[in-house]
Amino acid sequence: MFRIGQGFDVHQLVEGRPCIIGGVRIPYQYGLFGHSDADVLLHTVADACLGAIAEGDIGKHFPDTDPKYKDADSQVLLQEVWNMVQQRGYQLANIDCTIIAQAPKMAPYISDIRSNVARLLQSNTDQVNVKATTTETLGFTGRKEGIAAQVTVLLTK
Ligand SMILES: Nc1ccn([C@@H]2O[C@H](COP(=O)(O)O)[C@@H](O)[C@H]2O)c(=O)n1
Ligand SMILES: C[C@@]1(CO)OP(=O)(O)OP(=O)(O)OC[C@H]1O
Repeated sequence: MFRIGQGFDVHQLVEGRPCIIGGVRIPYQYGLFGHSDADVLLHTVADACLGAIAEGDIGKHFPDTDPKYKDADSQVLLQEVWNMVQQRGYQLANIDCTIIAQAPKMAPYISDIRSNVARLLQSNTDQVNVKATTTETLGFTGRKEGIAAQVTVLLTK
């Protein structure tokens, strides 16, 4: 039996915040703004997984009004989501992730992010793809006002 899920998330780029994407800290003069650590990629992975098991979204499970999640490590949030997936008897078939960012250049960090996503989903790296694209300077990502991510996940049992 297969279940498919998709996720999409956006976080604003601001001064004075770390830029954490896929659990990897990226050196950059701007960072991602949010209630948690604002890891746009891990939020999107979590949303895709929750979608696949028909469990809503991360805002439902980890409300941004709860002080418990202030500056929360999104790796921990994703691990909780992955526990829910496993409790339902599913494992990862594969996951495909796209980071939409004019900057920073993601290429040097893609391998570390891929390994980390595989680790968090207790899977192998050959089940995980991570890629990046600019929007050719167009729109809010093109103006470097924020970073978006898009994820499709396939679960199997
Ligand atoms: N933030 C980014 C965006 C893109 N890349 C890499 O550059 C390639 C070309 O980007 P286009 O938007 O022109 O398609 C892309 O395929 C990525 O490999 C990147 O490293 N960081
Ligand atoms: C992750 C949570 C946790 O409070 O906060 P944010 O970092 O603001 O992220 P967002 O994707 O806007 O919403 C989900 C929230 O639940």
